[in-house]
Amino acid sequence: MSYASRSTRAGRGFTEQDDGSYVTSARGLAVLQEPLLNKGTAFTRQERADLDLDGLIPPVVETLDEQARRVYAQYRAQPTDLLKNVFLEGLRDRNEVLYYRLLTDHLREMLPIVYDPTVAEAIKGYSHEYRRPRGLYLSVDDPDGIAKAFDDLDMGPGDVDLVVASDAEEILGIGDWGVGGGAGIAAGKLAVYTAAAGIDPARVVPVALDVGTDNEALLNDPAYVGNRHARVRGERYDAFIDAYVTTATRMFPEAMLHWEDFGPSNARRILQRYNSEIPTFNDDMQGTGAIVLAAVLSALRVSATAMRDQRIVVFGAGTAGCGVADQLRDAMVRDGLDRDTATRRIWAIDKQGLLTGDMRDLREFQRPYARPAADVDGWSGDGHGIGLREVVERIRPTMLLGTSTVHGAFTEDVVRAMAAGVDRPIIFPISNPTERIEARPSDLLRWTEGRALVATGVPIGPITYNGVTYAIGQANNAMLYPGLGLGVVVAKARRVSDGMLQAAAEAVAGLVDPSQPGASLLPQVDNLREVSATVAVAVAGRAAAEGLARTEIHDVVEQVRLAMWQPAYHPVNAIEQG
Ligand SMILES: NC(=O)c1ccc[n+]([C@@H]2O[C@H](COP(=O)([O-])OP(=O)(O)OC[C@H]3O[C@@H](n4cnc5c(N)ncnc54)[C@H](O)[C@@H]3O)[C@@H](O)[C@H]2O)c1
Ligand SMILES: O=C(O)C[C@H](O)C(=O)O
Ligand SMILES: [Mg+2]
Repeated sequence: MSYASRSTRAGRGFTEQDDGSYVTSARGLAVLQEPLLNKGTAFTRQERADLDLDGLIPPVVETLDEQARRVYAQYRAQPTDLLKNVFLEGLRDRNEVLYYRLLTDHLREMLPIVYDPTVAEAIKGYSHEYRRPRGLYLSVDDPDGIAKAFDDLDMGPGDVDLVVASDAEEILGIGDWGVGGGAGIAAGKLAVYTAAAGIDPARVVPVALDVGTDNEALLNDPAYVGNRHARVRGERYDAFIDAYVTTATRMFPEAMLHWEDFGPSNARRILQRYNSEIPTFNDDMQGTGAIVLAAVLSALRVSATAMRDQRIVVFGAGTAGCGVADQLRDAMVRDGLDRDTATRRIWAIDKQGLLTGDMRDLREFQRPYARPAADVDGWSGDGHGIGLREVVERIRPTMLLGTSTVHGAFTEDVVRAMAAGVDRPIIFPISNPTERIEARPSDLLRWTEGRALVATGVPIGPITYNGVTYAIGQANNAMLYPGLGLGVVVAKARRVSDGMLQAAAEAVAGLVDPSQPGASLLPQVDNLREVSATVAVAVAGRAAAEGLARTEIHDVVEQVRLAMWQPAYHPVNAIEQG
């Protein structure tokens, strides 16, 4: 028999045919051990005979629905969120279709388990819970091993759509978590790519870039599975990153390289080094900036104010904070302000207090947002710099964004002072995970008599205050990056442009009607697949319009729909090894 293959998945032991069926030369246990091929009790009688599975699985033939019911019950029986996470990762290792079927069916319930906030717990316990590897572990101590590791994936140049890498220096808001941070966050982000946007799980590679760790607890933990030395920095670090990028793009020229949870001294530098050359994306800067912009666009429809009239305080001027500031500045420029005026509408606060031009310890990317020292002449400070409270009282901001990881930083005093100066204060404490949030939404609503327009990074259930039920939008980049990635994949975009990010933000904002009292500023997580499809259509369309698509976009809606992988079993046919 001859087979026209649509996509090889050589690294996964099978090939997909034009009709959607799979062919494999694997037999017996090797079939059961490949999580994208394994259907467990759902293999048909014929498949069992052809693939030498008779006697290796119980006799009953079940449907995916029946299996999904059983694993859901098993999931529910897990006593803690961390054990639920461990259970789901185990399922993912055995049977990926069933895993994604379960995740897709229960996305609202399980997103907080496979992703934020429980992923933070899983990362902290990575070495202790370690069971089996996922993706690549590249070591700064063995740069020559990078090409070999990519080679050993046994995947061809057209087989990979997406590579997600992290060096784990700033995992969520929990800091440096070494190799487990990199592996854990890449796996978590990829679960969301597939569950939310139908990115094909056979066509992705998670990468932990192990450059060492400065986390003393890990270095002293006998169970730690990563390189046991301090973080490598400087030239050796840059050469390692460059070797990774060069190898990944040589092996998989169409794949998008996603960067996650790098530290502030590297995140922006790396993106700027490569983003004009290859399709690449920093989720913490760009994904966060775009989802916050989407929530802001929604909030402005409620407050009936213009983007160009906003006064914005960014509390925590790191990777995410300055990434958000950049997108909001650009939005003000689009709304008519010149770049300097727009930049001056943003007040950035970091550990030193309000950032001013005379500070000597500013990071390069903070510099544009530092106020001229003359602007703050006569402001008091309190020996620890000019604090949030004083900034709020003096400038009367319309927006307050939290990207600081400082739990409780938005105190009652600060929030009441802000609410005294503006009718609908826009307040987004988006630090993750939950124990890092700058204020609880219930407090924000109480302190502002329900006037605050709130979005958070972690999931928060509905809150009833004064007879109104408020749905809190989740301004987490997970609402946006999966669709963005799918759009890039569909268009085979040459790079990720500012216009594509803007299109993504506007597409998300266009999906909500925030006008009713208590309405969410962002779409609900239950609708994430639809959100991702809409974002992907906007992004692929924009890529084509900007001349960045490497494939013809003729019917973008249909192309996106067809590109979305579905968690369903495919017939598996046996072929002889050959
Ligand atoms: N919701 C989302 O989608 C999203 C996306 C990315 C990051 N985040 C969250 O944002 C937070 C920051 O992440 P990041 O990657 O930007 O980290 P980062 O380390 O680059 O930035 C944090 C910044 O906060 C500053 N900071 C610390 N203590 C402070 C204080 N007392 N006062 C003022 N500033 C202070 C730090 O100096 C640093 O510049 C994390 O909690 C992360 O989970 C959320
Ligand atoms: O991973 C998340 O939940 C969002 C974001 O990328 C973060 O680093 O906090
Ligand atoms: Mg992140």
